[in-house]
Amino acid sequence: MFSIPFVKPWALAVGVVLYTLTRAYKVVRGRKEVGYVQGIRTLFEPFTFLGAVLPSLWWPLYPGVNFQWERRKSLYKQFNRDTVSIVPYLAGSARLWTANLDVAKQVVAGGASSCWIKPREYSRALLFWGMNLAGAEGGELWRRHRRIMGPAFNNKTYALVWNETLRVYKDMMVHEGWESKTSVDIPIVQTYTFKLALFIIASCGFGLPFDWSEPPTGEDDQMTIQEALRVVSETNFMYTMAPSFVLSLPLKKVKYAKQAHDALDAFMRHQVAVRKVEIRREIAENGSEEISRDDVFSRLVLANESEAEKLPLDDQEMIGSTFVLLFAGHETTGHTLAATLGFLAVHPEEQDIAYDQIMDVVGHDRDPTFEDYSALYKVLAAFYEALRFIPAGSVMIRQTTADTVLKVPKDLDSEEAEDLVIPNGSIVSVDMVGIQYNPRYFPDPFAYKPSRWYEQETTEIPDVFTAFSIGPRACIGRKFAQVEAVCWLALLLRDWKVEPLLRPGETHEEWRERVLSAQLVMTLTVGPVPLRFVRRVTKVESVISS
Ligand code: HEM
Repeated sequence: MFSIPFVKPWALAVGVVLYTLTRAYKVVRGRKEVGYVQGIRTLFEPFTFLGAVLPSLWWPLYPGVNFQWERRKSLYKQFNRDTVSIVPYLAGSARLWTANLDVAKQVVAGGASSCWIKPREYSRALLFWGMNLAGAEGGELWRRHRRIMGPAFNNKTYALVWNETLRVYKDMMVHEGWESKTSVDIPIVQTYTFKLALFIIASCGFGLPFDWSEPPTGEDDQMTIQEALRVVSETNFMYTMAPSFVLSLPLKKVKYAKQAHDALDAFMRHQVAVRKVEIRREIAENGSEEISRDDVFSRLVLANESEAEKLPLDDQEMIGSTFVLLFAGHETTGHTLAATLGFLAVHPEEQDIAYDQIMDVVGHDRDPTFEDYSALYKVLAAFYEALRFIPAGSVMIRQTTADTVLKVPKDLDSEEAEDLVIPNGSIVSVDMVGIQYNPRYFPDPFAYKPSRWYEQETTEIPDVFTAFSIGPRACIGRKFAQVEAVCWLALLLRDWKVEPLLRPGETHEEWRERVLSAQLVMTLTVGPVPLRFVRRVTKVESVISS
């Protein structure tokens, strides 16, 4: 007969009955928490440990952790509304799931006094290293972190980002030996976009300007920080959600993950300790809060050491902030740059438009400067449109700390909103993929059209662009990422025509289907993008050769 060692059958029966009753109560309460809105009824909520490790079963039994991407064409149509619900039977919490911009604004754009907070339960991966700006629930805690980090993001920083991107691009050309090549095949373009993003955050974020041939390593020189970050972002979920015995299993993957965590931990602790000493010394020597370094991290340490800051961050919070800078400044930008090049490769007409603007604004005879940034708005638009297709920050989860009322449109076509009474503790997930594909805001949402963003030329922040979030809690690194992207794309597209690296017999359409798809790791990421760079012949060169 079936039995579990050391567990008495009656204890097992009591356990099963208790679990069933608890879950039944949760389902009843969950339906109330989502205002009885219709939606997915499933076994597991995707953002639980079980949900993440299980493969998707048939719909809707368990939609899988990647359902947001895979069901982007059908989810909201199925229920004829852009705010639906998820109620899980066996694991996880019920929630509203919205692709509506007005609902998103009510939930995420309220600032420090809002009753909507970031629930800690879902920020565990971010908070693992210590409290930080991105993981803070809200209220005073968030405001304090933002006050300390905010001043570090200024025009001086962005000019530094531009200049460093230029330096790293040139360094990359020399060290990769591409200067003399007419064509380069690149199996995974993320190898370069990730390295670029890491170098820019190392340099402008931490004041550590590395050479392309010399990637930064951890304290023991065992593993590069790039590799440590890659492994940490892939395994952070296991680290933060799995039962602790999993981490002591004698498995190669687990050991490697631990090595990466240790390397990153040592790197961050070292940075915090060294910089604090350095900045204290500079303040003492100068007798003022003027420091020589312009990088974000030094500015953060300075703000923290400032006489005016009554509530400075402690060491663990500094480590947490270091991780957030490294992670947020690296993974998101690296993936979006790879996706932008992928889309431009299969849309040569859009690539030509960007190239023509680069030629008009910069030409061939000089390097682009930070002053060119706004004039290169079509390059930025190509980046925005890739970000619309694959928004790296794909979901924003918020929980209400008070009974509240949400105004929610009744169906897909109507503007008319109904009042939804939501009890304290209810969760809303803002579906960034859903918003960015919602035909309410984007006609023809599955077409890659950078021209949607040309209004950017006159308005700095288009209302429907949510990829960096909206309101006072929007991404603090937005302009940092944009400046880096525009500079690097302008340099690259000026020198090279970007084409898809096709398999034998593959068409562009098949390549696009195969490559430009996404999956949720810690952020929503495009798969490996294989490209061919073909050197552009300048007009002057073509005249000379003819
Ligand atoms: C393409 C690049 C990027 C994208 C798509 C992106 C997206 C986002 C999104 C959607 C949020 C809001 C998350 C939420 O509220 O749940 C956010 C917040 C944040 N981002 Fe970014 N980000 C990018 C680049 C960067 C960079 C380069 C940095 C730093 C150098 C950065 C640092 C942060 C921080 C610290 C927060 C938390 C802000 C707060 O809670 O007040 N991000 N980002």
